[in-house]
Amino acid sequence: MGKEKVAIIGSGNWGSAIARLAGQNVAKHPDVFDQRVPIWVFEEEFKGKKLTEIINTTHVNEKYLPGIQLPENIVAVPDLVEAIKGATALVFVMPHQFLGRIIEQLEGKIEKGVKAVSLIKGVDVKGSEIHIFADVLEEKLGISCSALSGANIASEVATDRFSETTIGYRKKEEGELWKKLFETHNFRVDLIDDVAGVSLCGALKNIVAVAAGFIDGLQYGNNSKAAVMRIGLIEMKNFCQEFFENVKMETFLEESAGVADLITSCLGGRNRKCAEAFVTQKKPFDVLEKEMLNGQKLQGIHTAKEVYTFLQARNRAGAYKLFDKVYKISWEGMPVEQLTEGL
Ligand SMILES: NC(=O)C1=CN([C@@H]2O[C@H](COP(=O)(O)OP(=O)(O)OC[C@H]3O[C@@H](n4cnc5c(N)ncnc54)[C@H](O)[C@@H]3O)[C@@H](O)[C@H]2O)C=CC1
Ligand SMILES: O=C(CO)COP(=O)(O)O
Repeated sequence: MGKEKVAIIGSGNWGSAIARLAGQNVAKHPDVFDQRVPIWVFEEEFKGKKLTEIINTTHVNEKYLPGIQLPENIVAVPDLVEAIKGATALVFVMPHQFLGRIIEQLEGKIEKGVKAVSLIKGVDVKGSEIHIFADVLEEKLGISCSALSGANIASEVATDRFSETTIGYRKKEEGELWKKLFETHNFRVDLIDDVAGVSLCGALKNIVAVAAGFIDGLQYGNNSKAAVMRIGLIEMKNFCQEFFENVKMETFLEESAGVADLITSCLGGRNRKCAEAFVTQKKPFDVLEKEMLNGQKLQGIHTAKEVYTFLQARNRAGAYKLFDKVYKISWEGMPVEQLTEGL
């Protein structure tokens, strides 16, 4: 069998941090992986230069992960189809709102037998239908897709601070391959046969992190924040059990993708940070995203809207009070003080 040719699709804050680990690990396993790892970069100008040129000359993604050196085998490519040419192992890692356009460009261009892993935290909602992105990628591109998610704030992983993550696989050997690509001494990977649970935990915790940020903005303190996290975890679990089959409870309670990611996101994530500012600065989220994140993207407010739309379509919004409140405060002008009423 030939070597695995990895391509990374997405080069934001997390995309760049994970590319660093992948670049290091392909060098550690030259028998398994081809040494060149293309990374597709949504081309833009940064400080008067093309971002791909900056990455390929300085080996730093100066816009999305400044100060972190990427291995030289990570090669920035602005053309998506060019970036995935000949690849056998695709890593999807971009804000979920952009995946639809990317899939459209890739349809019909991926060869049989290619495998993928989705690091995207979000869900795909069309009216009363909901899908995880690993399933969307499998169906639209005809590839087998695993999911990686965990308590993984990118800047901490990028500086090699001890972290864990979870890979949900369908085929064990594919889980093992992704583990080889990502695991390091300080980035521990656990494998579980639960692609849906891993994906859904990553998506839904972002809604809870927005609620945690509201609590911080209101200065309600730690008991309130812990309560929101607990209620959020229960809604996450109930949602998965109501709308998806065979999600494993151990993913929620024992895996990094579950309760650990919920905690780190409610303490230190971007959704939390912007939600706090939403309360204290009284500005809309799109303004705060631009002012505070330098091009990085919020996921939680969009997931709240998508989940709300889905629950409305199924006549179930009232059953998920925290998710419902996050949507209404973020998008419909509900006063944030009403967050905890009726929970
Ligand atoms: N940043 C983090 O700490 C972590 C993020 N994640 C998840 O990973 C996924 C990717 O997040 P990040 O890499 O942090 O992205 P990011 O939040 O840094 O977003 C910026 C990226 O979006 C791209 N972009 C902007 N406009 C675009 C467009 N019109 N079309 C396509 N791409 C466009 C930019 O080129 C850049 O690569 C998300 O689902 C996120 O929830 C998961 C774990 C940690
Ligand atoms: O998913 C994350 C940590 O695991 C990052 O969360 P934020 O997008 O809120 O920063």
